[in-house]
Amino acid sequence: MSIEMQSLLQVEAVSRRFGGLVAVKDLDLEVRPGEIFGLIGPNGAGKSTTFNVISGFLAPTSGKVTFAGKALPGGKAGAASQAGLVRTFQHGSYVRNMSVRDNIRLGTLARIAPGNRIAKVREAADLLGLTEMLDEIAGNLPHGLQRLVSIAISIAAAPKLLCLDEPLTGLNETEVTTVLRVLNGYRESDGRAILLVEHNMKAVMKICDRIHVLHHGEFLASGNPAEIQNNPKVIEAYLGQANAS
Ligand SMILES: Nc1ncnc2c1ncn2[C@@H]1O[C@H](COP(=O)(O)OP(=O)(O)OP(=O)(O)O)[C@@H](O)[C@H]1O
Repeated sequence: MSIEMQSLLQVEAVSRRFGGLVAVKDLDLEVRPGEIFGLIGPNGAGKSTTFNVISGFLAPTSGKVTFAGKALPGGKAGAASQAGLVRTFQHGSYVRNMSVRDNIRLGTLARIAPGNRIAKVREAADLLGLTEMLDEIAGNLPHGLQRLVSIAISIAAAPKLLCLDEPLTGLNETEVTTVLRVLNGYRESDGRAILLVEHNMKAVMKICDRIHVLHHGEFLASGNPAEIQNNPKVIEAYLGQANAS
């Protein structure tokens, strides 16, 4: 494996300010091909801001993001998604008044050749158990299924790095199990990787290979799930409250 491909995503000394507030400070992290990488921390820790910078929805105030060996231009979401870095949003990423099929098809537009799009839509719907609902209007589905539609859209884009912002919020146990199975299967093919921001600690500890903890916009700890769960600093700053809720 070449040196560049040892890390699929590299975040180096990234900071992001909003006026006087430093939302993310001097952050370094890397995501390697084939892994599920968790980014966790209390509310306001800077996870979404980090996500927005990585996916090009926000320019960093300083620092650099490299994806698949190339520096990404800050604040250019189109460049990131064209390169294969695809994200979802905390409150769902789908069009309410379009069918599930047309929503998933949107995911294919940037990176899938026109002749392969129908098959890709079917494949993503099948993975997430949405095949029976392809003709339903997405906004009419129960909340849990709407979240699955958002994930299907992002998977239909065939990303090299799938960035999921709180994908499990509001899902029931069966739906959580479905999503975890899909994510595990996804990263097992072609060195794809997943960057996961999530407050469901049981799921994070079950599925992530490595976890990075943020607190007040700064690095607090990193390690595998067992290391993170037993880290006194992480327990004090986050896991104590996360486990209690
Ligand atoms: N567009 C913005 N303008 C001003 N301040 C912002 C903006 N976006 C985020 N912030 C602030 O930056 C800090 C980090 O917020 P961020 O949303 O990144 O945290 P988070 O870890 O994702 O939190 P949560 O778990 O609640 O989603 C917070 O203090 C937040 O109020």
